[in-house]
Amino acid sequence: MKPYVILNAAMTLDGKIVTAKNSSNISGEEDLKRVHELRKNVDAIMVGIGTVLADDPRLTVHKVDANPEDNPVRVVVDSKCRTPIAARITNKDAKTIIAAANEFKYDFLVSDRCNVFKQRGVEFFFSGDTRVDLTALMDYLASQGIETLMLEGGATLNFAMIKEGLIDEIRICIAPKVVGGVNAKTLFDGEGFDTMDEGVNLELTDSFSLGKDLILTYKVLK
Ligand SMILES: NC(=O)c1ccc[n+]([C@@H]2O[C@H](COP(=O)([O-])OP(=O)(O)OC[C@H]3O[C@@H](n4cnc5c(N)ncnc54)[C@H](O)[C@@H]3O)[C@@H](O)[C@H]2O)c1
Ligand SMILES: Nc1nc(=O)c(N)c(NC[C@H](O)[C@H](O)[C@H](O)COP(=O)(O)O)[nH]1
Repeated sequence: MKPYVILNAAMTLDGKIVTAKNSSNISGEEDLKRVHELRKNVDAIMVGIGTVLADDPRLTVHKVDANPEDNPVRVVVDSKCRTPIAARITNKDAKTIIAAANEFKYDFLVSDRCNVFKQRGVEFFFSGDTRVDLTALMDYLASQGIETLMLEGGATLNFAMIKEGLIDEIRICIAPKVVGGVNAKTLFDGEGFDTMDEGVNLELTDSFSLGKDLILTYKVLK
């Protein structure tokens, strides 16, 4: 059992989702509104710990009209429980689940940091030995009533999710900009596939201009 997973991201024409110096204002205003409408319409939103550490995102609906109950459940894939106490995703604006790996479970559960998170109502899910088992996580989220999940990056988690066959749909904003840089993260990093034959095939289902940006929607072929 798993939620329907939509990967949403913004990239430059050269496929970069952030520069090597961590500059990432890519989407135009219209696209950010589209993203927040999507946030409003899903049950959960998930990011990797790399994104939390780089951006300190809120992962709430705050760029379009919304009520507090419109906020999706926030999920952080954080094997080693590195989420900082000050991270905005641990505030009370929405429910938050930190998904971590079993190796770090016992040290974390007795830590002061864990107590602070618990007082804020943050929940934990442990799976995998040293790295979160993403399939087990999807199964758990589905068991919690999460039917739709928006994956909002970053580069490492995106690749792990698509490699595991867990992404159903991809919505990409392509900004009319080029930044280059061998160290700038792309839409899918990770270890990559060795051959084109192993690559994941997609079917383009929609494309339209939005302000200066281009939006492409793909179905992931399984
Ligand atoms: N432009 C966009 O749409 C967009 C969206 C989100 C993030 N970003 C950018 O992406 C960057 C972060 O990307 P990133 O690749 O460094 O980090 P990430 O957010 O992809 O998090 C990766 C981390 O998740 C953890 N993890 C736990 N279990 C895992 C598993 N099974 N598979 C893979 N990872 C697992 C690991 O610690 C790993 O290092 C930030 O700079 C952020 O600004 C851009
Ligand atoms: N769609 C999109 N366009 C961008 O230009 C960009 N940089 C992101 N990046 C997504 C990433 O997850 C950010 O961390 C959150 O968008 C932070 O913002 P919030 O406080 O959660 O609204 N996403």
